[in-house]
Amino acid sequence: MPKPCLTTDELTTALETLEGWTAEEDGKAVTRTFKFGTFTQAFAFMTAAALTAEKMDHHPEWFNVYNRVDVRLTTHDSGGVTALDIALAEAMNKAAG
Ligand SMILES: C[C@H](O)[C@H](O)[C@H]1CNC2=NC(N)=NC(=O)C2=N1
Repeated sequence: MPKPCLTTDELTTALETLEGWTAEEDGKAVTRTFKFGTFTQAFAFMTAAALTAEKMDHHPEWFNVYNRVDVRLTTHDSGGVTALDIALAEAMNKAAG
C-alpha cells in the first residue's frame, strides 16, 4: 500500500524546518542543491546518503557535477511527496553536516 502524499499544508509545515529544501511548483517533489568544497566531499556525502537511502528503501534522484549535488525527492509509488521524502531529506541534511 503506497504511503499517502502530504497535503499542501503538511508540505508547507514540513519545509519550515527542513533547511535548504523547496517544493517544486506542482508540489510533486522537493529539491535541494548541496555544495561542498571538493568532489571528494560531495562523493562522501553521496555514499553516506546512498547507504541511508538503501536502508530506508527510499531512493533519491540526484545529479552530481564536481562539488555540487542536486537532489530531487519524490515517492514514485505515491506520485508525490510523502513522509518518506521528508525523512530522507532530514537524513541528507545531517549527512551533509
Ligand atoms: C520495490 C521498492 O520497495 C520500491 O520500488 C521503492 C524503492 N525506492 C523508492 N524510492 C522512491 N523515491 N520512491 C519510491 O516509490 C520507491 N519505491
